[in-house]
Amino acid sequence: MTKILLTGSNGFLGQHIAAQASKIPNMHLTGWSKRGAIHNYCNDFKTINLLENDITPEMVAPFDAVIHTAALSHVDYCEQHREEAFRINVEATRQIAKACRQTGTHLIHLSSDFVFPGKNEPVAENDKTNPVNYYGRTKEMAELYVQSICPQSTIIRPVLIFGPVLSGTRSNLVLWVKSALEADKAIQVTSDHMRTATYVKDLAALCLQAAQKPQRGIYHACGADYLSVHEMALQVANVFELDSQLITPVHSDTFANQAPRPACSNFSAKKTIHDFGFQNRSFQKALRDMV
Ligand SMILES: NC(=O)C1=CN([C@@H]2O[C@H](COP(=O)(O)OP(=O)(O)OC[C@H]3O[C@@H](n4cnc5c(N)ncnc54)[C@H](OP(=O)(O)O)[C@@H]3O)[C@@H](O)[C@H]2O)C=CC1
Ligand SMILES: Cc1cn([C@H]2C[C@H](O)[C@@H](COP(=O)(O)OP(=O)(O)O[C@H]3O[C@@H](C)C(=O)[C@@H](O)[C@H]3O)O2)c(=O)[nH]c1=O
Repeated sequence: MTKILLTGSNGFLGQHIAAQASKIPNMHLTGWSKRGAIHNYCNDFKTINLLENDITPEMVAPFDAVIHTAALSHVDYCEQHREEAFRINVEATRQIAKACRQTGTHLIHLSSDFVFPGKNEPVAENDKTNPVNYYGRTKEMAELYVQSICPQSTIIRPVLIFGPVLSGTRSNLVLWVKSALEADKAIQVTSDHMRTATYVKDLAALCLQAAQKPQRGIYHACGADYLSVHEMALQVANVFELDSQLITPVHSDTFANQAPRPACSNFSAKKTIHDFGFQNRSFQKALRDMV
């Protein structure tokens, strides 16, 4: 029996990890989240507020692996609420890493492409980080704690995650574009942000793979295609047979008063495919899976 603790089990990624885990024999998944459970995929569930509750080794000891997805993931909110973002994204991660080291529990920590400043050339796992916003800084600080406190850990960096969600949770680019076009609403979409966006189901499978087959180090978990956000929106219109005329390409400067974003995240999943058999389908195949 593999016993897994999943933080952020209500979240966008967490709900997919829990749904997939519920179909794997001999796996027992305990979910932690801030709100009460919003689904029944976990075998056990506990409400934990990382702003208020410290994580101790006793809390982590029963588990073979911790998949730590919980985070303050709203980039603009983090920019304005730095203390809260630090407490959840950095301090709680430091406590979890310390607890995992003391108990010998394998830690799978979710980081982000936003640790990088963003360049058009392909980015490797060991390239120098240098975030452009506070959310990215918290993810960078958390990575540094995880690596120094618990060096056997797996750090996974996804890019702009997309896919289906349960109601009441974080939306994402594909759902946002789809619902706007379905409502005949015109939208402005940036053509200067380039991303290798990650399909949530592929990422969830990777996290569970990493929990069953521990590998130390940093892993990039991206999709197979490097596209502008505008190109992605056009593909959404195409696959869901919606009106692409409603989509206007704009420069990201159009969205004022927001935290800066890296212009480009050009990741390669080569190492992750090699070490974990990560299956990252193309953007179009992922969209077809959502139809
Ligand atoms: N979404 C994306 O595009 C990307 C995400 N990532 C990273 O991947 C991970 C998962 O992201 P995603 O699933 O999208 O994020 P979500 O925002 O959907 O989920 C975050 C989870 O963290 C929990 N959480 C937030 N604050 C607290 C708190 N104070 N105490 C306890 N739990 C808390 C939430 O709990 P509840 O729902 O119960 O309130 C929720 O379950 C994160 O680490 C994120 O930084 C990386 C790259 C891209
Ligand atoms: C709101 C809006 C966004 N966009 C673009 C900006 C951006 O490139 C893209 C997604 O914007 P969002 O604000 O949803 O997401 P954003 O905060 O940019 O996404 C990030 O989330 C965090 C958690 C991460 O770790 C990153 O990997 C990253 O994916 O859509 C538009 O083009 N038009 C719009 O009206």
